[in-house]
Amino acid sequence: MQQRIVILGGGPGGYEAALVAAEQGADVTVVSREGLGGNSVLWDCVPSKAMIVSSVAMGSMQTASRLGVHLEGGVDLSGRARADIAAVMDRVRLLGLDQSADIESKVEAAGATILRGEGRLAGPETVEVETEGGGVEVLHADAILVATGSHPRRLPFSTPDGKRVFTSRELFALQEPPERLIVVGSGVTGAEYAQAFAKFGVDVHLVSSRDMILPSEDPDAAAVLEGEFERWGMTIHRRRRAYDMEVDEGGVRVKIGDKDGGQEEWIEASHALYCVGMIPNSRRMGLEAAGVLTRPDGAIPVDAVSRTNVRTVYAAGDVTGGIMLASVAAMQGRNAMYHALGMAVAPLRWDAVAACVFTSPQVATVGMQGPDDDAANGPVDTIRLDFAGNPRAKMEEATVGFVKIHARKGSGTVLGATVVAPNASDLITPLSVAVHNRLTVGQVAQAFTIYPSMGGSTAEAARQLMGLATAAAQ
Ligand SMILES: Cc1cc2nc3c(=O)[nH]c(=O)nc-3n(C[C@H](O)[C@H](O)[C@H](O)COP(=O)(O)OP(=O)(O)OC[C@H]3O[C@@H](n4cnc5c(N)ncnc54)[C@H](O)[C@@H]3O)c2cc1C
Ligand SMILES: NC(=O)c1ccc[n+]([C@@H]2O[C@H](COP(=O)([O-])OP(=O)(O)OC[C@H]3O[C@@H](n4cnc5c(N)ncnc54)[C@H](O)[C@@H]3O)[C@@H](O)[C@H]2O)c1
Repeated sequence: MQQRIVILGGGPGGYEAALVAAEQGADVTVVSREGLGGNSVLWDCVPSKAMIVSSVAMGSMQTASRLGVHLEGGVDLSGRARADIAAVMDRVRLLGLDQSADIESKVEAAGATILRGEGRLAGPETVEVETEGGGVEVLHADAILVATGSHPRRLPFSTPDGKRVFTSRELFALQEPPERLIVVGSGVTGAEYAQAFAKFGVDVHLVSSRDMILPSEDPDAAAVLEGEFERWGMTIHRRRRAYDMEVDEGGVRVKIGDKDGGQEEWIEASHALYCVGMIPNSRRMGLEAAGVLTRPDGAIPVDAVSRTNVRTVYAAGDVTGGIMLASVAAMQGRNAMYHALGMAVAPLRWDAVAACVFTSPQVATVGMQGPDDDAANGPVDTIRLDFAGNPRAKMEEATVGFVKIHARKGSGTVLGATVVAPNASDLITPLSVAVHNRLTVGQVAQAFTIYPSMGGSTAEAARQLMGLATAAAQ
């Protein structure tokens, strides 16, 4: 009998699941309150990365003269480049809509139905949808996937108005570059946006609650980025939290202090952007009535094949409160469908997740991030090779980064890596393949790389780790 699948949410967790289930012949309905692609495509990943592309172009104009490129008559481009923020935001919005339309066509072509509206569970096998047209539809399912994503956390005083005060959701309403921007929060969102605006020429003040920005990343990588941020003129307020805010016609004032509220001061700017985390979308969705457990932070706990505590209900993506990445959401969504449809499924490998912070340089990581990351791995050898000696990096003026590899002592199995480079999101791929397939540093070292390339340093770092293993064995 054809299995009936109802998916709540059309982000990567939802639409990737829909593709898999429809391709397997299930009767699939995706309930989505906005275009497919969800927050990922319309508000988060796609727009932020598209905006960063524009900021990198602006940055290249500032440094072009060092590469011997200038305007006719020898006029230096730096200082003459201007960002048309309205045009940037327009491009960003259109790219998101275009990508969303592509996904909708793909999902429909696979045979799934898209129902625009707000869904909620009316039981473990029933979903009620308030449709866009104002009616209510009741859908019966053999399996339900909850993939409703997350929304930006607000501080009690930080209500965004889309004019002077923003979270990542209102930001694209900007029509003029801020004169001065306070970015609160130095996690991935804060770091990416702070640097993008600094490159657009905005005077950025980054409020960072810890000793270093990007507390979840490799500290060496965070140190490189802090250097770059300050080189672009950004002010980092370290070990400071935002405690209050005042807004008027003239601008914003944010009260910052240390973690105990001491060393209080007000900093002023024209605009403020809050990047203080994301909260799973699980409220008012009938989860309790359907018997689905949630944690106090709203996340729905799931196992490695995306099962909740209720047999017919699966969950995927940000709503599960795991590592909030589009790729993880997609993998969880696909796993849920493989399991629900009785197919073979490999449990999600949390030890092999790859991620990238899209700053300049980018910081890409895979697997373990340091010897203390996972004691179960036993002793670990780590090597860091700076790009300073790499010929390609010199040509590209990209020498501040590095490649770092962690491998199990003795066997040389690659357990994790960090790459800091302009194209780290691509350079990490061979190391991600190595971690996923448990390859050794010897296998990575012996593969051909291109000369001259940044990737050459990956093989070189692996060779140096092989050397460590050989020395230990003698
Ligand atoms: C600024 C920013 C940049 C990011 N950049 C990256 C990046 O570069 N790479 C990366 O991997 N990750 C990135 N992320 C994280 C990534 O966006 C999320 O991990 C990803 O979107 C999660 O996908 P999802 O399918 O769980 O949900 P979402 O993409 O959040 O989609 C969920 C959808 O469900 C809808 N929905 C919610 N409730 C209901 C309901 N009751 N009925 C119907 N529909 C509903 C929502 O409106 C939304 O459309 C970024 C996050 C932010 C905030
Ligand atoms: N490139 C990417 O893949 C990408 C980009 C952006 C976001 N994301 C994902 O989205 C999720 C959310 O990212 P995020 O950066 O919004 O959240 P986060 O939770 O990673 O970081 C938020 C930061 O804000 C700080 N903070 C909280 N309250 C504060 C206050 N009052 N004053 C100052 N600082 C305060 C926290 O200490 C924390 O460091 C993450 O899981 C991230 O992986 C991914």
